[in-house]
Amino acid sequence: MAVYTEVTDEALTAFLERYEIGTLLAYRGIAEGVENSNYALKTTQGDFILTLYEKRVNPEDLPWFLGLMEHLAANGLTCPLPVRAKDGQNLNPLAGKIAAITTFLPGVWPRRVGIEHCEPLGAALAKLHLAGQGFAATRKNGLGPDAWGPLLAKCEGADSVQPGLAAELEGWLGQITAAWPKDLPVGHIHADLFPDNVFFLNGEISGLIDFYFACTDIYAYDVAICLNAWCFERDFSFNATKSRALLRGYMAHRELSAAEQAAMPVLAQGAAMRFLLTRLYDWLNTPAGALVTPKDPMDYYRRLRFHLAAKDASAYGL
Ligand SMILES: Nc1ncnc2c1ncn2[C@@H]1O[C@H](COP(=O)(O)OP(=O)(O)O)[C@@H](O)[C@H]1O
Ligand SMILES: N[C@@H](CCOP(=O)(O)O)C(=O)O
Repeated sequence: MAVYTEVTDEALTAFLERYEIGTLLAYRGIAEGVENSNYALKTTQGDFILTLYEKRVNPEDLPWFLGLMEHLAANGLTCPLPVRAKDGQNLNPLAGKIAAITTFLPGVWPRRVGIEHCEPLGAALAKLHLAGQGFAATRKNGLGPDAWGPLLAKCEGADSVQPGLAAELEGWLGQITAAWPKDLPVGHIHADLFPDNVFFLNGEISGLIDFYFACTDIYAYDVAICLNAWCFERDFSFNATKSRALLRGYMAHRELSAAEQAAMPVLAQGAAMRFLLTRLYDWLNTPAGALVTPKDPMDYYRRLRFHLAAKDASAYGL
């Protein structure tokens, strides 16, 4: 579960006095999620989400994340809207952490991704990219290609997961970073738009959440992240029908240029490498008995092997 920081009634009641969102009726920790502590709040004015930021979030980045969410919401994207306190601040201290309150979004994320989810997801991703244009501040991707080598170096004991894994990843990493595209269109990307960050209601997307890996990077890389997260089956086979639906949804709102399409295999390799490495690091460094069960890095090893074997963009239905 992801409640790393406990919040007492007294501390929360005092915290809420900073805001004009009514008085507290109930709150509960949310078990889902990996990175931060989340609580569902019910006040006399409705439902809200309280987030306390934990280890992987750099506090200096928080104003950028919340500013981007405000900008996206103002430009028609349904995402959590940070609530400002009476003094105008949207970040405030709570239980020794920095915390924010955002609006609650109705809907549920798809536990089993179907083809019917993929086209709306692609469309929502393109709308996010378009809505982000005009948000002037930028944020470098802290988990981009230049971070992968140092992260792999910190994955001590990788060979205990699979013999020879460290050397194999090092070889692929060199190959992927050498081929990484340099001139593709960039803008603000979500960078973690997995099914658990996309809510659906009555067959339609009701909101996108979790912007805490968002950054300024290659748009098509965000597409490649989604191909990884949405288009593989449980047996790790790639579902080209899902991929075509996702790309169709995306390109209905933002065309992918010939160069973006041609780069899709290497972008998908990089996306698989990024999630493989963060999962591997967590797998090797999460103490037994911790609150969160680390995700299996080898799920992304299998995806990576698929992308390494992809001859060209036709592997994705392009
Ligand atoms: N704005 C929101 N509206 C409704 N539920 C939310 C909202 N934000 C977070 N949640 C709930 O909290 C869970 C974890 O949120 P998430 O942002 O993915 O956490 P983490 O950053 O720790 O991975 C989600 O799966 C969802 O159940
Ligand atoms: N999507 C990442 C983990 C990050 O978790 P989230 O709950 O913040 O989406 C993965 O699957 O490795």
